[in-house]
Amino acid sequence: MSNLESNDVRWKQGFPKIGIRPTIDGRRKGIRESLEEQTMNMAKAVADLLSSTLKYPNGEAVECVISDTCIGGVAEAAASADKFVKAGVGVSITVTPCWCYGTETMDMDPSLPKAVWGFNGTERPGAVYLAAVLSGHAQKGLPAFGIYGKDVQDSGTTDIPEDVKGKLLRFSKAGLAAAYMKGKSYLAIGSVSMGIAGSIVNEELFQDYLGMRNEYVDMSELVRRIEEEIFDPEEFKLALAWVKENCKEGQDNNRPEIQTSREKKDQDWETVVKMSLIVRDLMLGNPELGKIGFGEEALGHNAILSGFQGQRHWTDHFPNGDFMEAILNTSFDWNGKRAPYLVATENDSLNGVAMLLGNLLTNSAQIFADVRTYWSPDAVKRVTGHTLSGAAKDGILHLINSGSATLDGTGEQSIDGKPAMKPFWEISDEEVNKCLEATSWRPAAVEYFRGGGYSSDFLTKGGMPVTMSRLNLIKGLGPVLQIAEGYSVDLPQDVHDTLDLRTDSTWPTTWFAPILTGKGAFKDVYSVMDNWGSNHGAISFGHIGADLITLASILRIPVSMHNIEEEHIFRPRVWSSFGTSDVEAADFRACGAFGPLYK
Ligand SMILES: C[C@H](O)[C@@H](O)[C@@H](O)C(=O)CO
Ligand SMILES: [Mn+2]
Repeated sequence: MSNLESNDVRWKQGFPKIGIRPTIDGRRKGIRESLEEQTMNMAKAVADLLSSTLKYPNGEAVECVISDTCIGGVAEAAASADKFVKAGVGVSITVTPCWCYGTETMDMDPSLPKAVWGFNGTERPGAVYLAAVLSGHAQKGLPAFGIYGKDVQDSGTTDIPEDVKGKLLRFSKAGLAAAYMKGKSYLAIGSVSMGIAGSIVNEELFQDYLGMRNEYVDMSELVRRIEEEIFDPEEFKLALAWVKENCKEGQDNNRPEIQTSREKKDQDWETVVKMSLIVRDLMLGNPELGKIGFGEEALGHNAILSGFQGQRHWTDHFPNGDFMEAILNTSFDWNGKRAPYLVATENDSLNGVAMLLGNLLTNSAQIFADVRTYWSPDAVKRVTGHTLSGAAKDGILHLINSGSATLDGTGEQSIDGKPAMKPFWEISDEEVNKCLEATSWRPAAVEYFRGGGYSSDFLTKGGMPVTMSRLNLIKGLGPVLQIAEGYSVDLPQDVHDTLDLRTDSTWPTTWFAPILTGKGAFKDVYSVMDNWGSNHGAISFGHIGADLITLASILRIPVSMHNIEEEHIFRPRVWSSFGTSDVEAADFRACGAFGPLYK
């Protein structure tokens, strides 16, 4: 393992912790004393649950910090806030079994995502406090999630009921994602690609909604680093040898008269490997660069997300970014298994943000794709004679794009024998090999990419539960998120070939069947395609739509389309004050009223 991988700078700054605040009725001489132990035990039980279940992006257990004392009034609330700041707390959860004094005990830090669990028992009024303090949060414009168990528990129990666990975990995962991205950068490499609006980087979005910084470099920086050899020469040798051994070159699909020479192809391999090292180093720095005299370059841009313009000012002359984007977005490379480095194709920063949200909620790699074609059952039948069935029966979307699709997207990893995309620490060496085996690197279509390069070609295995999401920016409204849960599907090989060969068959394909609800944008598959906000989507493993909704509400980004059942939707309690029968409209009103988290 290289120095770089073992000292991944992404982990050097530490991770946000979850602060747990046990609040209590402040009355001494009987009441408070009788509640101290139960209250503190609730906090400890929540800390145990979260630390034993949730992981940071490097695979380590999430850390919780508990206030030094129960919080009975403002002095103890202030002492707890002070402890949390010093400990690097990024998310707060208040727990109590009893009545406490709402505004005197509440967490007042406006930037901390917050939840309150009020114990459902009747001996002491935890629920009364919950209602009172949540009204304080509403009145003060500090939205908080309310957690109230469905069934009455006996006083003194330290068990956390399943419904409460579900809400604690959903809130914590989303809160940590928001806290982790805060202060990190989006690095735009190049500018607007082919007039794609998503690559017009919007600083207000990053700064106000995500708490992030925007960094920019011109693509000529890659030329400088290639020509002046500003990369680790040892790592370059290692990487090139690994690529030659593990990344099999596929068939050249170009017309014979425009195919490039073997010599140019070999040179392209060297260039695309250098581009991969350089883009990663631009994002996060690399201590090895300091050792060869490039101390400034060794520091990087603190970027947990980047975008590469590529087309066309780079790709018309240099090998395209597809290899670099694909390998960086993957959970492994020549240094072994590691967390993916997120890079958005075509500098589509808005789809990049969707990748970031998906990555932070799952700790796994993301597929970036063009949402290219809606294939109705009738059109598939007409073109191939095949009748779509199973999850595909109502039609499918062809997700395909050169560039950022992670190789994890082959579906060659598995959980309980079913195809999956996993956090890097759960992937076996055998699964790494299978992902590489399932991918061929096709010489780029030179009519599109005059400078050559290599595009990853694979077909995603069917049967994976996946969630496609996308952020859109609307003038006068701001950002809105759209979410579609569904499945990757298998088609018979000849049917796939017929459909794939109508497009650029050198690119990776995922056949996606969204789950239909019969209503709105999920009336049918056509409507999902017809309502998609732009040319790209980010695809995460698993059905994470409910987690995305919770995270969006923390960031005050309304969700304009989703197919998640209402019972799984968890937003701050005050959202219901904006309307309860049409929760989609209420979400827009609530996000609008509170405005972005960091305004
Ligand atoms: C090669 C083409 O320009 C593609 O890159 C194009 O279809 C896109 O991906 C647009 O997002
Ligand atoms: Mn594209």
